[in-house]
Amino acid sequence: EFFSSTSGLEKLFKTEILLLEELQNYVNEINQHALALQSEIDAIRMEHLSAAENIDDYLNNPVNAFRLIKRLHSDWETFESSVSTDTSRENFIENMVGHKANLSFPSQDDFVGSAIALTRLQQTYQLDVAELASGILNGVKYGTAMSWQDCFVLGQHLYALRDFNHTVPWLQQSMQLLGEQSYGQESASLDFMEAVVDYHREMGAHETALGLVNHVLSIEPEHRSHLLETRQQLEELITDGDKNGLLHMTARRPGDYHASREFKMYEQVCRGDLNPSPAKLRELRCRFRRSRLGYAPFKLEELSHEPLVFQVHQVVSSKSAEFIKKMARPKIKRSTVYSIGGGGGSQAAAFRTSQGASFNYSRNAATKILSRHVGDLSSLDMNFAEELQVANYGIGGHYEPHWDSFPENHIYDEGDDRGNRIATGIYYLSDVEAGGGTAFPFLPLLVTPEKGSLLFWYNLHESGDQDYRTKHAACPVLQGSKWIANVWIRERNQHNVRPCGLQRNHEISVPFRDFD
Ligand SMILES: O=C(O)CCC(=O)C(=O)O
Ligand SMILES: [Fe+2]
Repeated sequence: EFFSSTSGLEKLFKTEILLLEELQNYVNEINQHALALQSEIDAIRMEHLSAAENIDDYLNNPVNAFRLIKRLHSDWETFESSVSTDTSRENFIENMVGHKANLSFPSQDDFVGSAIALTRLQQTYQLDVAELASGILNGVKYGTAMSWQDCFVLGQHLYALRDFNHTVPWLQQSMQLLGEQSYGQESASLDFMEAVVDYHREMGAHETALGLVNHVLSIEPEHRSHLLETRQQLEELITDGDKNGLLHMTARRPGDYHASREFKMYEQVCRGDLNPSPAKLRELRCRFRRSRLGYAPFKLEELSHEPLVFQVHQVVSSKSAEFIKKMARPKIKRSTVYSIGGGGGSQAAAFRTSQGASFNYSRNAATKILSRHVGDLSSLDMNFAEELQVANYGIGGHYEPHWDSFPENHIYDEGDDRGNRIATGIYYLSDVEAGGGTAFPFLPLLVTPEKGSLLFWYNLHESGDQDYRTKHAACPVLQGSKWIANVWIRERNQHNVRPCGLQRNHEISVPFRDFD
């Protein structure tokens, strides 16, 4: 699987470089062949040109007569055999078979995943389709522009996925771009647009269909007079407010998490539209925190007091961050989540698209130091922490809102007596150019990934109950590649640092358990 991480995409890029080389070889070979044949054609044409001045004179010359006969007798055979023995085509096809067996290619799942990732970005960051198609993200031009064909294939794909709400703007964009092409007014293009009108009629996107009909009619009014009837039908449907069609049948079902208030808040936090109140912000401080490891003091920035969330800056050097990524790169696989429902175990899920791998802290000096810094900064005992989990998110990669702590009815793996996840540490191993923040919808807090910093929070109340306010998420990455290393600290052995509360003090967070 390639779409869920940047390092996966790097493999695909290498594939494309090699394929391009192969195709270039083929084109060079056929060009050479064509050039050789062209010079033969040119020579005979020259001969004919001089012959045309006086055909009789030409043919009465014995040398010319011989040459004509010789050409037709043997030269044409040579040309034919040169065409029939040309192996460039077979070579290309054969080499492609080898490439398909040996190189990385995206699967259908990758194709679907990348299309869905695009619509997720569109939705979360409220991106304009026309801007997105022209390679602009939030006003900054990052990518190359999409062609009308790109937009069409994406629209077609979203149609197949029954995501009609996203299909319409992409087809619309495709038709708009096609109309701007030099061949956009040719008959074949207009035929194509007519076919797209039918798609829209089926979906019930009457306004868009009407726009297209009018466009086609404005170019070829006589040839396309059959569209006059279509136009009238569409106008009637629009005045009647007709709500038939696929678009209207797929209105979100009640109980759909993606339509909930909580999810909307999460999206708002991701794009920076929902922030902590000024009163809360006023209480927060940035302070120096002495390090017991003999380094200069760290800058500790408080992000929330209740529950406690802080970010410590410049904890790991760029060199160690690069080292950890290099170590993880060959090992990472699509991240899984504990499956609720049947079977137990872990599985890949659409709500978590990233790739990860786990490492024992004792593995090397770099992993050891990650553990020591979290232990030092939180004063928590790291002996019962879970393995370090390194993760990479590609474009559109995200992890929807969740708690890191396990619910009350959680069944721990056999022999796991380390208790619940009392706290989480996240090392950011990269900066992210746009998007990709860590969002706490209830605080409502957005943490910007900053390479080398450590984000830390407690998942549990002192009573050991889950603090439901700590629900958090990884916002989709809009531009860049996000790398993190997760640290999950368990309850066992923490009584000195965090004595348990006798009173259950979790009422304050209970309203956030079943937030709708
Ligand atoms: O990537 C992030 O910002 C958050 C990741 C996270 O919450 C997790 O892996 O549990
Ligand atoms: Fe998490």
